[in-house]
Amino acid sequence: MAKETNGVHRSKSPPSPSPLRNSKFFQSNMRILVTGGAGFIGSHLVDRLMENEKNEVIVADNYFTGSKDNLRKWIGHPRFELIRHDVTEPLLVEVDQIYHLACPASPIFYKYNPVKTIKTNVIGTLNMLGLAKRVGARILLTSTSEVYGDPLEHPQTESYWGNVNPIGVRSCYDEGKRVAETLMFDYHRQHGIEIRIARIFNTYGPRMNIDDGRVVSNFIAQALRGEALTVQAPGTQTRSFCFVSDMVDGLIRLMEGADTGPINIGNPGEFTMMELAETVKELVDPNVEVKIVDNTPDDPRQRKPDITKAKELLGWEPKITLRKGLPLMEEDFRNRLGVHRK
Ligand SMILES: O=c1ccn([C@@H]2O[C@H](COP(=O)(O)OP(=O)(O)O[C@H]3OC[C@@H](O)[C@H](O)[C@H]3O)[C@@H](O)[C@H]2O)c(=O)[nH]1
Repeated sequence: MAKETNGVHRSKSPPSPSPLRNSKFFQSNMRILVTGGAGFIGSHLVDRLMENEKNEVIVADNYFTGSKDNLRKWIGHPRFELIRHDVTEPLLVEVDQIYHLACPASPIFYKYNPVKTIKTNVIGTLNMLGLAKRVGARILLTSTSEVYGDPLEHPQTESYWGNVNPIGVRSCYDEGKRVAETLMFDYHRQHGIEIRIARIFNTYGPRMNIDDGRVVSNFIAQALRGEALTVQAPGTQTRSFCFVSDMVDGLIRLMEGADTGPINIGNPGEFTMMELAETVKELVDPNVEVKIVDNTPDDPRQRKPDITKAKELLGWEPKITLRKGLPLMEEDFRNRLGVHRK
């Protein structure tokens, strides 16, 4: 049966859940797979999903940037399972929903092995779509604001097609995620898979790797170690930073809602990197220096989400401002670095 979703023609109805789900072993629980669930956003998502006693959560992670430590409170819990698995290999598990987060997200990590990054985005997403098709699961892809490239429209709406270099050093990630979005819509139109796509803007919060390389974690770790904050030139480039609890709330609303997306999930508060450095300095250590260092030529100059769609379709908007979120992250970094308040 043909269906219209968001103006997109879907030629088939969604596949029915596997017969196993209707068998005598059927449980009323919702079984949810989270790929990349040992990572920064993934583990916060798992915490929220586990709060609901109807949910069983299976995490698949290869621990490239994620860590078992992020999930330690759930290991051994009867509603929780953890699998060491790389999504570039097929995975067969009976689930109702798939949150597909697996992919390194920090530029220094995704550029480290670009061929692996694009395999993760393309083969990994194909594998997860194959699983969704086989078991009739709904699948949510965490895409990225990087699909807009170095945007010529500001702020970015979902209808903007982007300004992306197909042969640059970021392409393994931004073009990889663009192909992942294409695959999602092709499976939706051709096979009737129920899809959701979130375009995640820069996110920060507790549990980011201390040496993650992204700007908020770098500045907080540098300020706590008494090192100069490294603002990459020119320092006037902008980003919009979303606190992780707001992000997780947006992802769950998108999964539970009726719209396929893509939907921008991010905080529209926009800051230059120099402003961010000054804010971290003021909050963490006013004596620390700020220095300008070299940048890579591929760095997008501006980024800010238009979140009209998220507000209207999901009833979602972020609640935590940068000034409220930074101290929460600082506290976590202090504990992990063993740097106590004077
Ligand atoms: O130490 C640093 C690190 C970074 N920066 C600057 O901070 C800005 C943000 O850089 P980050 O490395 O944190 O993140 P980017 O915005 O480049 O990429 C991110 O975009 C959105 C997500 O999908 C991903 O998490 C990631 O790809 C850039 O302008 C960068 O030049 C610094 O000024 N100093």
